[in-house]
Amino acid sequence: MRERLLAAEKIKAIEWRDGTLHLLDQRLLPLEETWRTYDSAVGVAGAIRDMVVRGAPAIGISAAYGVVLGARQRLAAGGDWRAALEGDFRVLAESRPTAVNLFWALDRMRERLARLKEGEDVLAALEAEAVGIHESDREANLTMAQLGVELIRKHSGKPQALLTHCNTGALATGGFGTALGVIRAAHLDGLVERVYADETRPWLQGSRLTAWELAEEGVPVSLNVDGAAAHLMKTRGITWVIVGADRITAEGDVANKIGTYQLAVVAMHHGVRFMVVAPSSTIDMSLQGGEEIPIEERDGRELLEVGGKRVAAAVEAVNPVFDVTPADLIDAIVTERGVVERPNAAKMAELMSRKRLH
Ligand SMILES: CSC[C@@H](O)[C@@H](O)C(=O)COP(=O)(O)O
Repeated sequence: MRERLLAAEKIKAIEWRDGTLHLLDQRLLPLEETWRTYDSAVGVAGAIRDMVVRGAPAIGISAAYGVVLGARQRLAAGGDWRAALEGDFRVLAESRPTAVNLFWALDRMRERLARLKEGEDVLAALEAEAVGIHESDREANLTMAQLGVELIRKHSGKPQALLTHCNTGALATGGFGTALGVIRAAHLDGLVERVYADETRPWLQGSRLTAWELAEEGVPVSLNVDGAAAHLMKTRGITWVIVGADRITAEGDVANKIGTYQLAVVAMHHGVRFMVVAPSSTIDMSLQGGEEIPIEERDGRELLEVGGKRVAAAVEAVNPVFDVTPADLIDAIVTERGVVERPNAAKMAELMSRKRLH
């Protein structure tokens, strides 16, 4: 399966080439494929904040490369480069609040700095760490795809209707995708009859990105408005909702794109299974419950305007862009360390004590 998955890896959104970070501008997809180049940490932080790059793992990987770029700039400037680099860490950490992969990647880069030996090449060490973060995310995607497919097959070996939300594919990660990685692998294994992709208001990650990724690969996909999900579960024989995550707590509560929580409630009502797919870099064992997760609120204009033109009534808009699905609505959390069914604190702790499976 691994080889088939690797052969199917076509779309990329992050490239580290010649000491520079290249990001596919996801705001313009699928109509335009424009790559942007970054040579500073501040530039990368801006790209994360402005959604040039988005998706929890992709944000973490980009931030790691941002640290390398920051270090190069600060070393070249001379003086107290470590103090100046701390400023870069801060700017990167402030770019977006919810996806813990960002802070996980920054912590790893900081730890690598702390482990530098006398006379060691700082830039080479940081670059190797960032490339390692990128590579291990790619590997994690492959492992999760295989575990997720096994889980689907455990319940039924027939082609099935699946529903997903937001974008969790190659664009959101360093490789094959998290939830979308499972869906793509299930398609290769003949387990997908059709994928229903929620459009994912207001940024339309579902209609612009997920539908595009699946169509590029010949996976049968239908786009639906977010509000159609309950109706589709009732009428289209959907067996699984498969989503990603931006932060998972020690008790197994899951923050993901706004609308995920209501999907989980509706899925339980209809007897539809609910799978969360995320690398262990998304698990934040320092937080117990979902109420502790910082939820990003974005500008209300994202709801009030369409294409920069005001369409809504003259009211205030509330725009939380993530929500928290409680653990007791989740059938399984799939990570590269293994699968946790019906998550709770004890099972999450046991999972995190395991090694990665690859
Ligand atoms: C694979 S990341 C988790 C996703 O399900 C989703 O919440 C996501 O892509 C993050 O949202 P975004 O606001 O696009 O960065």
